[in-house]
Amino acid sequence: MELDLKKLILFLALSATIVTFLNSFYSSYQVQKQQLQAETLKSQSAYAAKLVSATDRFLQSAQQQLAYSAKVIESNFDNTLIYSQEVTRLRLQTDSFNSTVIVLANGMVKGISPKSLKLEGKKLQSYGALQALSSKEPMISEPYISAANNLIIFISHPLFASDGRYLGYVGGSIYLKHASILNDLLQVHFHKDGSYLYVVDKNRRLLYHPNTSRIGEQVYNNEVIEAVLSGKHGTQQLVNSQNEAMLAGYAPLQTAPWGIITQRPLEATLEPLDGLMINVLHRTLPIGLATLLFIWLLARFIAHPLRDLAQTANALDNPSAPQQLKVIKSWYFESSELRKAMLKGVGVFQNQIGVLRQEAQTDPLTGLHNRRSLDGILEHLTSTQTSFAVLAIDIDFFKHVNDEYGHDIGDLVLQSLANIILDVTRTTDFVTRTGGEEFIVISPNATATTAYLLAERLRMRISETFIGPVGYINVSVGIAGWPLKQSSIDDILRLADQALYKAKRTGRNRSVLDSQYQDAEIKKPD
Ligand SMILES: Nc1nc2c(ncn2[C@@H]2O[C@H](COP(=O)(O)OP(=O)(O)OP(=O)(O)O)[C@@H](O)[C@H]2O)c(=O)[nH]1
Repeated sequence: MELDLKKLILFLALSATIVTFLNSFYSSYQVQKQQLQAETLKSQSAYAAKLVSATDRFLQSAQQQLAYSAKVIESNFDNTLIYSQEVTRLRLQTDSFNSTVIVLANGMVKGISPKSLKLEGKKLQSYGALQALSSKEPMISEPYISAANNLIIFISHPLFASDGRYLGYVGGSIYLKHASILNDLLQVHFHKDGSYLYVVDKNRRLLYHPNTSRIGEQVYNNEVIEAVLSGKHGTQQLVNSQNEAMLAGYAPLQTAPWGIITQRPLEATLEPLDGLMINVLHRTLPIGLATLLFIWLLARFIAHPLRDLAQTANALDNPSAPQQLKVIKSWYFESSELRKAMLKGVGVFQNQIGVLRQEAQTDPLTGLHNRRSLDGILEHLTSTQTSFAVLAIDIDFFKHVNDEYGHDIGDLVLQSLANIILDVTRTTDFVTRTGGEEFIVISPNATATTAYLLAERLRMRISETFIGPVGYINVSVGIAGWPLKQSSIDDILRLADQALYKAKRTGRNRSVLDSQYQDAEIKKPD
């Protein structure tokens, strides 16, 4: 397949359009992706902050409830009935704790709810209980396994007598692996798309995780956990323990050395991207197709004048070439300049052809038609069935002229003779010099009479004309006519030659009509 301008323009425009389209499609994909990621990170961070604030509020309220209870117990410390009442009220009314307990300074349980735990009157040896006894301060324990074999955190408030004596503490436990207010608080935010949150304490131990079997597990080498435990809040993209890319937000608690991390899988975040990109495609495709159509039309429009110019350039010798060039719609600068240049060129070219054609058909010495031209004329006349007479004219004793005056003067005589013949004949007659000192005149539509009269008129004028320095010259003329029994061109020329030969033989300086070329009016001279 040969490339043409239209295809080239199409190819160029098409590749530019496709590259631009792919580029904008890719950029739009990247921008959307970044935006989705940034938005998710922002919302994860906001989630973490919100949960931190809710959990802080819960822990503060649990501590306040214990502080209030502590006051009630302190002021009624001698009334043993109050212990049982207060632990039950604390557990059932506040809903903050899974179990509540009052422990004396010697570690003995004085009241517990629910009673089913059966720890009344026993000494608590668990980590949280011992910590509460030794610190004598309001505290939130680290997670530990309780006496009833539950993973718990323990929140406690000390009891003091009015004289400042330490009496023990009141405390509540929150179960980490079972249903608890803390679980309820955090579970609300668990999403079906794979988003989840978890809570760690300062020992990197999981206090909350949607996968309850992991609660209590210590997690090391996790950048987000390290960041949140160092008191920072923020966002991060990371790969979790399941090798899943995650977008995380994190924030530390105020009330306890804990941190909350919320995270969403990157895959779930980018899920809407496919839909978005299909949307972009739907929106850009019609404009893209319209652009292509426009380019195709424009390519045709640009290529059209050049194609027409190229076609015309293939046949510049055609006489209609200038006309064809003029009607080509060269609507832009380059094509119009090209057309102008071609018009100029075709003029010069056709002139040149004309000159060459004329030269090829002209006798250089006299400017008359030559033998080649004679053949063309005779072909034209015979093909159009136009009758004509042939006058073969030959100078008498021309050799003497040449011998006596030289060849150049001889040439001058030939030129003068050509002028005389042109002067005597009509414009419709064809005057040719076929070679040497012989001339042939073709007279279309001539009868034998008119041809003979023309020959005589020519002969007379020539013999009367003084041609310096030679003086006077004579000619002999042989005349033949066509159509003559459908003779061929060669036959007619031969008959004219024979008539000329006869004129020479019979004394020269005369016109002789071919014996077969006669018409009614002519009286053949003797
Ligand atoms: N100057 C000149 N002479 C030419 C040219 N062509 C032919 N001739 C001469 O014309 C002469 C023709 O001579 P011939 O054919 O013998 O005839 P003629 O002397 O004219 O005698 P007849 O025709 O028998 O009357 C020769 O001398 C040629 O050299 C030409 O182009 N220029």
